[in-house]
Amino acid sequence: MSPHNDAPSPVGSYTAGFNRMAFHPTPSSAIRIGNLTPSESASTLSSSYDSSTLDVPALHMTRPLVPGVYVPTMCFFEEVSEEVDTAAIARHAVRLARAGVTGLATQGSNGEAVHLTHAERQLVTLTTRKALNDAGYAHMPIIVGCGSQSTRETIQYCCEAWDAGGDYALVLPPSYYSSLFAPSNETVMEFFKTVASASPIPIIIYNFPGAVGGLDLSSDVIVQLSAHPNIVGVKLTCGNTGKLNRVAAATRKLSKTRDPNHPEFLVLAGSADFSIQSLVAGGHGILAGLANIAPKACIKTIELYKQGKYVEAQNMQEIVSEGDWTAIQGGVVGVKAGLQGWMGYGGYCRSPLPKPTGEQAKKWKEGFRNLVMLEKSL
Ligand SMILES: N[C@@H](CC=O)C(=O)O
Repeated sequence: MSPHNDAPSPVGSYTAGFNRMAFHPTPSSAIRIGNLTPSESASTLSSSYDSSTLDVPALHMTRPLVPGVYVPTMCFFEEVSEEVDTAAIARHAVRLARAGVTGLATQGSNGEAVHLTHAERQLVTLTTRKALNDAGYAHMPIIVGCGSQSTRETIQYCCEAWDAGGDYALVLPPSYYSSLFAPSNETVMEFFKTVASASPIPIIIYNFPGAVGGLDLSSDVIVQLSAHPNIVGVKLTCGNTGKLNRVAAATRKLSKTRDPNHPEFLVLAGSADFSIQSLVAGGHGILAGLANIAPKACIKTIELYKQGKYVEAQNMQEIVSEGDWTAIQGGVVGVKAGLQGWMGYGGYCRSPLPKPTGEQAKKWKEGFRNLVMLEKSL
């Protein structure tokens, strides 16, 4: 039963484990979207990717969400056809795992989720899962971006993410009709609770006002949602360390275990440029696109802080923040140009995102110079 009295009735059941009492939802075949199960619903909307065509051992196992550095991975495409480049996706995932990151996230903002069909999203996640497993990282969790405009489709994405081997769902609030939401945040709260109750995998709230027309979830809303047994963390791209501090403090006080290595509710900075600031505020790490370029530098910055080497940590944070400014300005186009310029792979984004001119590509590459030099030295 739920450890939280104020949580809505869950669809599943619970046993003790890390990241709350482990939530065991009703099998997705028993969840209904309208008259259909999620898989039936998926196949009426798109040709759902058939996970049985890629043999992935240990597709589903318990992969706890622990403090550390998580990377929202890029999605790669063939240059002319713009087809999903599974070989590049697999190589990139393994490069990040070997660098020592804690987990990956497919279909985050850097993963061009909005450019992918349902079936392609499953292909990307499954390819990532298989690449990690084959390289000896079967234990590494994958978070999957599942936000959508309707409750129904968001649940469907969560089910498809689980089906493709995803462990956690990163969910943005819907935003298109946000002006019609109740001023009390009722609609957005209801959305998250309904999705969490139906999702076969735990939910991480994604607060990124820049991606959802300025909709910025308050610490009160996030803390209230954290009481749901299937909501296990938050990614704060808003950059508000005061909010992060309030959420980290409140969720720590509400938790049963108080084990800093296995917090029940994981609070992650959504950009690498406030990594150590977020640790000071009680956060547990980052889920940040810059780690696609410099995973080791992101990890080392956090390690230095945790070892009490504050001056070294601050010095490294300055280089990371400078690099992140290029990533923030160039977005997914700039990060791909940086990868291509320094690592020799990355290619271009899917249309309609522009291909950078030679001049622009040079500018994005240069913006990452100091960071890449640091990365190569680690
Ligand atoms: N700046 C962010 C963008 C999305 O959240 C990141 O680093 O991932």
